[in-house]
Amino acid sequence: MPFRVNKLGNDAFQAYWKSTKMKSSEGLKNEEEKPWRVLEFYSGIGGMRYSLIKGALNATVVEAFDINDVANDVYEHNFGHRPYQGNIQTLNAADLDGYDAGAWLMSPPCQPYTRQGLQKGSGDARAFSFLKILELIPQTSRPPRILFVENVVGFEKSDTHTKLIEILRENQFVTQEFILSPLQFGVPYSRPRYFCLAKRKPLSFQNPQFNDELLWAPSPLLGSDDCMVTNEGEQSHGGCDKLLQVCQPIENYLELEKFRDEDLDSCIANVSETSEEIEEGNGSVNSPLNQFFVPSSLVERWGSAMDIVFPESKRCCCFTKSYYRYVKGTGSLLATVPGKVKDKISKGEDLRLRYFTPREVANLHSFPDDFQFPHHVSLRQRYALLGNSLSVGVVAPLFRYLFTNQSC
Ligand SMILES: C[S@@+](CC[C@H](N)C(=O)[O-])C[C@H]1O[C@@H](n2cnc3c(N)ncnc32)[C@H](O)[C@@H]1O
Repeated sequence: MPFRVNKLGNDAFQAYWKSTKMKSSEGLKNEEEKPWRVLEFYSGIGGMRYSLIKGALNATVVEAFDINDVANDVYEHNFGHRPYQGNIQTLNAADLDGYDAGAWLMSPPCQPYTRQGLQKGSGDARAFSFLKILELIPQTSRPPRILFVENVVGFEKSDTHTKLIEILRENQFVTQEFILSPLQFGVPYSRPRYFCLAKRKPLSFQNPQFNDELLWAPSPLLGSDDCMVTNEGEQSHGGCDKLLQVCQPIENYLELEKFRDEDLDSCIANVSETSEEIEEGNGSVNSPLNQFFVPSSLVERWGSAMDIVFPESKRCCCFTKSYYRYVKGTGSLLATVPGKVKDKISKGEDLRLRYFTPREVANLHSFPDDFQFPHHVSLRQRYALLGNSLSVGVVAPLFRYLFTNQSC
């Protein structure tokens, strides 16, 4: 079956940009000035760097840092630069001064703050490196002037957050915080995340009235009453419906050929047969597609707990790093029969459920079409790395807001 990489994810993003009041020239104003020198901590597969590119910012990543060698392989494969491979906790103020970087971007581990975890916050060893970097800020002779932090929802209630804000205040930063999801930017993907934007005085935000606030809508980024500017959480006020209207359907983000062009009757007639074939073939090397189908034993056992979406759907759930290892609560599964037939289907297995491919998850994260994994990275590793990454479609506009009208 042919593979088709769909470019509409990007088109949706372009449409979003056109609809904003921010002209692209504003973001590029400093082009003749020196580029921002950026440090990308916890670089993973480079979501932050892709967001700088997508935001067309005049910025250079002078160093990236990550402890995971497979993530670093992927980063190197795409950017031609291997991140510093080691524990961020071992960095000292002199190391950081050596980079002379004006902007620090950070997406530290989220496990200390997730609902599924123990929520130990700063007491969790995985928070130590982030706390250490924050504590280094006053010790550097050239502290950053711009700082950006991404994490899971829940971080904003943690003791690490309290510490972050305390250190930023003590070091003359002003902050604006957001909880935003790709759904608010026209992408049919629910992945709400916490973001802290910080600027050291005398730098300031375009909309200072939002200083010290936690915002759930991207309006300040756009300065607008744009119809896409809606809080994902406003479901009771019809906000969610409004969002879904402006979202592209999931099919625009799919790479595998769909079944929608087939004759519907033959499609129904074939589903049971196909399910059995899939069950037999799942995981085998006979067809590269088989590995993406969900075995019927799993559908039988977990079907009621699965988040099932159709190509026509305008929303899917957050893909976590455990997607493909577990089916419950790790991300949506795609029914490959057309939505129109679904009412005629009584058995879950007849929906011919499949996993989204890594490329499709990357599309929903608004990664560029030329993003690739090196061949040696396994399927599970690909999902894990993507699950840990971020939505470029959300972070790029945040960067534009953060960096715009600021000379480095
Ligand atoms: C939430 S992910 C960030 C992913 C990244 N933003 C991306 O786009 O892929 C956290 C990353 O931090 C790395 N990491 C965690 N603790 C670290 C430490 N102490 N030192 C260096 N890297 C660390 C992990 O390997 C992981 O890639």
